[in-house]
Amino acid sequence: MTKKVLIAGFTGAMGQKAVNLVNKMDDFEIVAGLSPIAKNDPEKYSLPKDAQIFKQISEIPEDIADIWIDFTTPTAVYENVKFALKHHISPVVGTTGLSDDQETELLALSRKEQVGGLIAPNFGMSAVLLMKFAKEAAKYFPDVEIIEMHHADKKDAPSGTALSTAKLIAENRPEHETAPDEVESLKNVRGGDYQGIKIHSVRLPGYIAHEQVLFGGNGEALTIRQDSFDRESFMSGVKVALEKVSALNELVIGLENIL
Ligand SMILES: NC(=O)C1=CN([C@@H]2O[C@H](COP(=O)(O)OP(=O)(O)OC[C@H]3O[C@@H](n4cnc5c(N)ncnc54)[C@H](OP(=O)(O)O)[C@@H]3O)[C@@H](O)[C@H]2O)C=CC1
Ligand SMILES: O=C(O)C1=N[C@H](C(=O)O)C[C@H](O)C1
Repeated sequence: MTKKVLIAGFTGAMGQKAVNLVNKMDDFEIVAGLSPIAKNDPEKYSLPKDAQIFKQISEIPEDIADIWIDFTTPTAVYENVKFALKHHISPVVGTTGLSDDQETELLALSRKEQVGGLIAPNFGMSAVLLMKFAKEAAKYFPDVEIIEMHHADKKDAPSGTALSTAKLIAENRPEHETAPDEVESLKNVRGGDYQGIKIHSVRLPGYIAHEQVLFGGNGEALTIRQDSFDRESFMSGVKVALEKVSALNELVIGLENIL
């Protein structure tokens, strides 16, 4: 049976990639889009001509869709996913910026409502592998810093991928001495700190999405790097998520957990 899809953030850089992907997939049909300033002109955004456009979630009818794709903003995503779960629409979420508490609440809601979904800070295979390799390397190299580099329009920092990488490293690295007190003669020059792991966020035109994890050891170093040169790189992960999400019975965090 054809799955009905709503795309939240369909006018954005990722939303438009998702529109093109779903338009090409058999058995999936875009029935609606959500975006606060979109014109009521589906074809302008490559949506099917009978797709409905909503400006806010309060306008959306209950049984509109089976799947909710979300590429919106850190400020909108929590309410969006809550709405989807409450209305038994399976969320496929790429939007970053959810806090740990928000993710925990959404997981509990998905269990209560018995609705599956996926939240993936990164749908790109190179980033999924980088996180896996970094987690493994952390067992042997506890001293580590992360540099993430993104386009200048990115609204959140650090990137969701960098934060997830830091969490995975923190889970796996052995106890070790933290660095001695440092003096910063320029405020914040040493970056953000997640459990002793420094994260540095770079925002520049020309970049898309890139991350380096630098491990330092005794007379040696290991650097793991991934680059997304084109947003198309995220679409194979979104496709897998669309194909698998209806079979999930709760919210899953991380693309690697459904591959
Ligand atoms: N998981 C992954 O693999 C990836 C995740 N991302 C994440 O996806 C998100 C979107 O990125 P990107 O497409 O570059 O951003 P854009 O700024 O290009 O797009 C944001 C979209 O969200 C819409 N929007 C803004 N406010 C709301 C709201 N309150 N409710 C619903 N929609 C809203 C905008 O609509 P309007 O134009 O009408 O304002 C626009 O369509 C970010 O969080 C980013 O980090 C990005 C790349 C890959
Ligand atoms: O905003 C982006 O562009 C991206 N956001 C995600 C993140 O915050 O990790 C994924 C990817 O890095 C692109």
